[in-house]
Amino acid sequence: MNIIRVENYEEMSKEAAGYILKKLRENPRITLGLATGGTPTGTYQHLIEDHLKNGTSYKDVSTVNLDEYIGLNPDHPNSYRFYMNDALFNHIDIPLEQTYVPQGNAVDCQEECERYEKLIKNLGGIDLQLLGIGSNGHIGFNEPGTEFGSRTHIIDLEPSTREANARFFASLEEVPEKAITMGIASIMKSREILLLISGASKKEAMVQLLHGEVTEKFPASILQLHPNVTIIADEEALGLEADSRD
Ligand SMILES: N[C@@H]1[C@@H](O)[C@H](O)[C@@H](COP(=O)(O)O)O[C@@H]1O
Repeated sequence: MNIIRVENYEEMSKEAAGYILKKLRENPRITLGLATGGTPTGTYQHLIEDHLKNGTSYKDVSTVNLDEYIGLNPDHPNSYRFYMNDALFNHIDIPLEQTYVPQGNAVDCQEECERYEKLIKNLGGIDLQLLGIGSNGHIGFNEPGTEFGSRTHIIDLEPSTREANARFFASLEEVPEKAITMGIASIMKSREILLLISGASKKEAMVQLLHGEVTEKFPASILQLHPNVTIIADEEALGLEADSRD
């Protein structure tokens, strides 16, 4: 795994946007796997700024998101579809029909999982998958214990994940209990992975990710086996903030 060390969240976001833009220049028809949560919002902000300033076009780009809450309509402000439109898609020139997020309001969510997995395949797979990481090592919404061989599936969210995400909702009770997420195997099939990690609350996760054993108890540990992973980590996440003050 290639690690790029940066000072803070802002530097991480700038570096990540630069990384994505470089790949986009190399392949204007790139299929990007995208993530939600607090971590990538700064990156998306930089992509928007670049689009407005330099006119970088996303007309031929396709995107597939990692996950979506079950039970929220796409226009619900806490749905990941809403998040993506609001944080990125509405501000760049990507046709919305080339952006894919699992449908959490599908009548049959099991069928939706199968449709989504096929869709990724029909797009020719993911060229570059952007990832954040949960404190418990989840990637997408693949909670500890998820099989490494899993494809897009329905997951029961851990209480700790619901608590961590409650900050985006009016109350903890409103955080859905289930989600649809790309599986670990779906993520691992991406040709390249860019993982962003920032802040002291992710320090333990960082240690396990880099030095822990590869185990389903810590889903992100599987990334040690992927041939093309880049991690952009800030000093707090790396536990280096004390050194930098010396
Ligand atoms: N499903 C998302 C993940 O894709 C994200 O990477 C992670 C960390 O979130 P944050 O970036 O807000 O710390 O948890 C969320 O629940």
